[in-house]
Amino acid sequence: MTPPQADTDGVAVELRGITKRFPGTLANDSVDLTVRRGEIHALMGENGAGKSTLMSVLYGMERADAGSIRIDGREVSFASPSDAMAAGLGMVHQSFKLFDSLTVAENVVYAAEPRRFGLVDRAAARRRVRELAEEHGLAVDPDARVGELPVGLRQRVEILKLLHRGARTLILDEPTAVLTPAEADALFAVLKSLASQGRSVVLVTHKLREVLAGSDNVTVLRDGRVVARLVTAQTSAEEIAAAMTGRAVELDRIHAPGTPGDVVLDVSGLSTDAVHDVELAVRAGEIVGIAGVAGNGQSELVEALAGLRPVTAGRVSLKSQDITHASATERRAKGLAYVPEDRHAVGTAPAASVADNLAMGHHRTSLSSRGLLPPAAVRAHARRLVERFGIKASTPEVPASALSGGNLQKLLIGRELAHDAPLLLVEQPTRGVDIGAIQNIHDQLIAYRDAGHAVLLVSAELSEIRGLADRVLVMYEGRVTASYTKDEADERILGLAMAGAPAPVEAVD
Ligand SMILES: Nc1ncnc2c1ncn2[C@@H]1O[C@H](COP(=O)(O)OP(=O)(O)OP(=O)(O)O)[C@@H](O)[C@H]1O
Repeated sequence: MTPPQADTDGVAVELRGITKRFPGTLANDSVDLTVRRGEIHALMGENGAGKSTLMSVLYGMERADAGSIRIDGREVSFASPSDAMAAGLGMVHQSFKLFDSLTVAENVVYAAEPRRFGLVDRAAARRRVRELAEEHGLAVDPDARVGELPVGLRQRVEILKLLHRGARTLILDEPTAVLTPAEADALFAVLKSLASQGRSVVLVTHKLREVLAGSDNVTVLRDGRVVARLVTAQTSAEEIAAAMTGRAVELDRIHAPGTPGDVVLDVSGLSTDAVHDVELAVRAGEIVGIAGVAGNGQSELVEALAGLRPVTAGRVSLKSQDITHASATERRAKGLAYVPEDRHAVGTAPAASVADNLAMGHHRTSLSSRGLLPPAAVRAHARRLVERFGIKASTPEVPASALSGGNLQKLLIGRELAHDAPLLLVEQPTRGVDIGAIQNIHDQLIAYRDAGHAVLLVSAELSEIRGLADRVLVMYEGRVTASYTKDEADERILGLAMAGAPAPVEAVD
């Protein structure tokens, strides 16, 4: 609605000397960040480097201990996100803040509705969505219910909502974490068009390829401090990675194949409400990857295998024991570990300490003594895992809610691998995790496989599937529609199968 404002120096956002301290952590240490009008500015850094904190300060969700913020040349002080919005900022969070039961148009105009005679003018709301959608290449049906839209379209609704409120600077927190490659490309086309109209974008992301293809400048944080300011066209993935980690990082490593042994997980004719007639087997010493566009039944399949979703037909066995109707707890006891997609709602207890979260599910393992967990054993276990997985926490006693997103993910993976279960089900193991930690998690999964465990991996990252999996299955509309060996599974073949048109390669089981 509000056209981008013109001022003399072209600076949209200027942060100077931002310092923010949490108990035991200096999250931002005198950070300067300048974002110019018409620029896509990537903010990068390892997990816990202080990116989210800096964005929370900018967006009025946290108050800085020191420093100043200028928007369009004017010094501001935000007490809440509504102040930030009024100044022309808009943020798309990782978990969308939309009403599933309302339509696209209702969501877009929510709390800023066009009115006619005091009533919400629905026709005007629809028109507004169509205009904005057309102007910015954000096609979406104004009458669709948001709850029924795929993730990529929901994200468009979030962006439309911000544009409706006149946002001139958009902050996007890991916007492509949940998108397919095609959806991510479409998002970047939109961001580029917004920038070309003079809007600014701050992009918080871990994905080097995206940053190189889609941003103009990069600011890298490490341990709360700015360690590099780079012009994208003059830098490389290696230079950014080295700035983030302080060391050279080997990118996109392809691991040696495993040596499959006996079948550990055997699934035949499995159906649930969203999964149809799935046949698959995972052997000891093997990683089987499941590729697919989000929403094609992968999560539901894993939930059914973990005992969290009713099975309507078929049979599941774990080390030759029938577990088709076993509870989630019984499955764990029989040797199944599980890293769910949703680390917040399902995977961890936010109010409990890091140490207690790491001990969860260990009541029957070597950690326990007569069903109890002695505090000293819990602490020692936590220290081992914090070290092994590089979990950044000021002490293992802090609540899990104080961890940055990527560190919470490391906690979850570390806890599940420590069970040493014969079968690991793992979904999106490196979502939101920085490149150094991705390498560590991948190495740990390979070591787990090489120790003779079976791993079923679901990932939206094709490079991850291709790097880790010994065999790749593709799911489409709730069915396993293709199966490839590691050598067959190139990006093109997988991409075609994920779109519902498996390429004619001999299926190998
Ligand atoms: N509410 C809080 N209480 C205590 N410590 C916190 C709080 N929020 C963040 N921290 C700490 O501040 C540091 C910076 O965290 P922040 O979330 O900004 O990192 P990040 O760069 O966004 O990480 P990620 O990539 O994992 O999202 C971390 O060490 C984190 O544990």
